[in-house]
Amino acid sequence: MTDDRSPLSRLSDQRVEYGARGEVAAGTDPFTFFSQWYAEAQAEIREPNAMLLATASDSGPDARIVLLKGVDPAGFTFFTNYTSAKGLQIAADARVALVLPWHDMHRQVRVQGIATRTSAAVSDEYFAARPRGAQVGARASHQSQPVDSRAAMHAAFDRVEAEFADAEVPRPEQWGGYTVAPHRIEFWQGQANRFHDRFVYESADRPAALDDAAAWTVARLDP
Ligand SMILES: Cc1cc2nc3c(=O)[nH]c(=O)nc-3n(C[C@H](O)[C@H](O)[C@H](O)COP(=O)(O)O)c2cc1C
Ligand SMILES: Cc1ncc(COP(=O)(O)O)c(CN)c1O
Repeated sequence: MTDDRSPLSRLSDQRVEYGARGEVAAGTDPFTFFSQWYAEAQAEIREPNAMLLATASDSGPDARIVLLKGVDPAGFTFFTNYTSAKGLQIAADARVALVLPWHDMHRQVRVQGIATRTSAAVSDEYFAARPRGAQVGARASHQSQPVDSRAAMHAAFDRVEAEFADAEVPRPEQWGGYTVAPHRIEFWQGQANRFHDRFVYESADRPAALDDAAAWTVARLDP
């Protein structure tokens, strides 16, 4: 049991009412819709590119936050370690889901699609643009593997620093991007009385270019 002073008590009393932003209409292609919403999120949300990435594989569902680093009509791109848990899960089953949780705007965007690795050239270009410390960290980390201690992590970091002391840090070959090509994308706007606006774009289960209006059907969903 939690006592009354615990932050975990009375969770059921916590209630935020939505609806101040007014109603939302569909009508444009999903790329235009997403671009408009992203621009608005950029102005209001602290880290609007933080998104949930859900994976599925034989070991069951899994989910974690990653950073959206690019969007174009082909899809949504993030970067990670290909030998991490998520990398192995995507290798086993490339179907993934993304959620952009823009709580403070009472909005979320949900994406279902297929993840494929970005080209080495795209991964190289993004890796080269990261701060040097993050490059060193990426080389020093076997992401998602057990490590003995913080000291062992620092020793691995220092070894990489020493190895490339006077040189650029090259992208490790197991680090790179994925682009999620969507076949379903839903825009959710919270409304009063939990009577929200939901618009879902679907492309017949096949990934389609987000700006190809003819490839998508749009439906309003009950909240
Ligand atoms: C705000 C935020 C952003 C993150 N961005 C990334 C990212 O872009 N790439 C990444 O590999 N991990 C990122 N992480 C760490 C992941 O959530 C996760 O801990 C890590 O990738 C290992 O996941 P896995 O074991 O499921 O592969 C981020 C975490 C947070 C909280
Ligand atoms: C382990 C890891 N890898 C990659 C990233 C992406 O960050 P960056 O903006 O440095 O590419 C993050 C962001 N939190 C991270 O935690």
